[in-house]
Amino acid sequence: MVDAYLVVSYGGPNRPEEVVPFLRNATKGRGIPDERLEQVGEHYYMFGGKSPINELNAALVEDLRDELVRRGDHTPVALGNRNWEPYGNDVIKELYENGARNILAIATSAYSSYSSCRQYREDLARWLGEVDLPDLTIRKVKQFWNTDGFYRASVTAVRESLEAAPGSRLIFVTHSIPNAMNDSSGLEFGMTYEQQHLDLARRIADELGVEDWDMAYCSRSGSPHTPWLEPDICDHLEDLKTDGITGVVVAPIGFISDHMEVLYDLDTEAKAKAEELGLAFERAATVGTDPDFISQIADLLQNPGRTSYCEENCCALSRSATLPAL
Ligand SMILES: CC1=C(CCC(=O)O)c2cc3nc(cc4[nH]c(cc5[nH]c(cc1n2)c(C)c5CCC(=O)O)c(CCC(=O)O)c4C)C(CCC(=O)O)=C3C
Ligand SMILES: [Fe+2]
Repeated sequence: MVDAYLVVSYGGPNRPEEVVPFLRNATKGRGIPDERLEQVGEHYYMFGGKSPINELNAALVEDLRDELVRRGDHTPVALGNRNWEPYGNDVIKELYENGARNILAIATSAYSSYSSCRQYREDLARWLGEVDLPDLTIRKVKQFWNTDGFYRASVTAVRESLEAAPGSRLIFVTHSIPNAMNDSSGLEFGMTYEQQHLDLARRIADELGVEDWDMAYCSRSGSPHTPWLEPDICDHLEDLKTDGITGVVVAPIGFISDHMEVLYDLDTEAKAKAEELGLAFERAATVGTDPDFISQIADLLQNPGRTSYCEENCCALSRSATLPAL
């Protein structure tokens, strides 16, 4: 019997003094060049040193709790992060102290890849080891990119923007990842991270009667010599301008809410690029707390048939990596 739900997320700084410590946590052992860290730090300082992610996650948890209570489900719902407070290990310990023994977790990212799925499983396994409570178990819900509720909420958001800016070119956007990370992703769905996005994008475009659309990427980091998924959204805007396009709707289906990548990479950087090129720019909402999405998350948590049993190599960065038992 599941006796607690845990939303696992990335975390972000709440004030300027937290930016550097947060970035150190986020990049520990991942070889991100200092130059990139300074750049990313600036993105946070530009918004007062505060990431929107914590408040957005709080709103998600609140609506999720309300929806579950409406269904008569009073299971506690908590939020635990990888890179900032409240840290996942502290949260599961607190859940345990309040009586939880079987936690069901869901990550705040819809698609498969090391960064968006498996790394959260590794976090959960590490937290379990750290709290060292032998009678505590945790399982994690499957990635939900292909669920009806996520699809319907995405359609609603994209439809609204297309209506506000008719005739615009539709561009779906997600977080870029290294090609190698993409290639090893999504075994349990038989589709990579990239294919999952293309599949959902095609369904949304079909539903809305849009024939011409593109997939573009934002927020790449790492060494410039390492290939990541392309085109970058800003490069793509230049190409579209050359092709005679006059306006764009940018739909960030890779993100469930308006966190820093959306606020900076799209609403600031890509928007400025569009202005420079003379392209009209409209950004579609993320699913956020759309009722279809919240209801879908509640369904996933209440139906244990949908929990994840990833294959051994699923979303692994190396073939020899073993999936931590949960
Ligand atoms: C696929 C994906 C998602 C979507 C799924 C999900 O939502 O989980 C995501 C989300 C997020 N990524 C975030 C922030 C960062 N990601 C970084 C770095 C990286 N992300 C990667 C991928 C992803 N990331 C990768 C392959 C790297 C490089 C290697 C590494 O370091 O693993 C870095 C380091 C600096 C830099 O390289 O940019 C930071 C600061 C925040 C918080 C935002 C806020 O504060 O509002 C969120 C939600
Ligand atoms: Fe990231």
